[in-house]
Amino acid sequence: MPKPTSTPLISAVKLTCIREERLLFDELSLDIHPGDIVQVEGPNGSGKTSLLRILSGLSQPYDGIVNFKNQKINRCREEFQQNLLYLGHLAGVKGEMTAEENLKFNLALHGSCDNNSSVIDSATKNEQNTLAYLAKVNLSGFEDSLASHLSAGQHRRIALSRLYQSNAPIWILDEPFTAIDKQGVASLEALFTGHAQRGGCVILTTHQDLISINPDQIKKITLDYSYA
Ligand SMILES: Nc1ncnc2c1ncn2[C@@H]1O[C@H](COP(=O)(O)OP(=O)(O)OP(=O)(O)O)[C@@H](O)[C@H]1O
Repeated sequence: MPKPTSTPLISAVKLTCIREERLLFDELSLDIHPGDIVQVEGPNGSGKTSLLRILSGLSQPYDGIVNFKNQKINRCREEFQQNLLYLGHLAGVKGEMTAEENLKFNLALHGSCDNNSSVIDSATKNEQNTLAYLAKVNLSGFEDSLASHLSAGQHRRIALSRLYQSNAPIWILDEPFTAIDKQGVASLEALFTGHAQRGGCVILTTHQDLISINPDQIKKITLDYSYA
C-alpha cells in the first residue's frame, strides 16, 4: 500500500461552489493520495456532481484551486487529462452503435492499457481486447446489440468498460453503480480496491454503502446543505 505521505494526486484547496445563488460548499479542502478511495455523499442536489466536475477540471469553482501533483490543473491540463478517467452520468455511450463498436470507439479515442500491443498486429489485438473487455463487464453475447436496445444496466456496463481499458491512475466516477446489479457492484468494488492497491485513486459518488471495501480504506466527504 503506498505511503500516505506521498504527493497527492489531487489536492483541492478551499473550493467554494455557488449554483443558482446557492452556496453548495465553502472552502472545501482535501488531499487525495495514491491508494485512496473517496466517497462523496449527500442528498440529491447537495453538490456531489458539481464537486466531481470541479475536481476533473470540467467546471470552474467560484473560488479555490485544484492541483494535480501540486501543480494547478490549468497549468498542466494535458498531463492531467492523460492521468484522469472521468465517467459522468451519461458517460458517452453512443446508442446508435453496437456494444462492440462503442468499445472500439473508446479504444480508438483513449487507447488501450495493453502496453505490449506493438508486438502483435494492433487491429487484431484491439479486436481481442474489445471482446475481453465486453466479457469483463458481462456483455458477452451482446457484442452486436445496439446500445440503445440494451437495458439501462447493460448500457451502463458499456460505459464502465472504460475502467478496464484505461491506464489513468485517477478515476472520478459519478454514480458508477446506477442500474448495476449486486454482482456487478461487487465486481466494481473489487476493481476499485485493486486499482487503489496499484497506486491509483478512486473518487466516486454513490447513494449506497460500499459493502466489500474495508471501511478504513474509504475517505468520506459529506455534502449536507449545511451552507444552504
Ligand atoms: N450548470 C449548472 N448551472 C446551474 N445550476 C446547476 C448546474 N449544475 C448543477 N446545478 C445546481 O446545483 C445543485 C447541485 O447539483 P449537483 O448535480 O451537483 O447535485 P448532486 O448532489 O450531484 O445531486 P444528485 O444526487 O441528484 O445527483 C442543484 O441544485 C443543481 O440544480
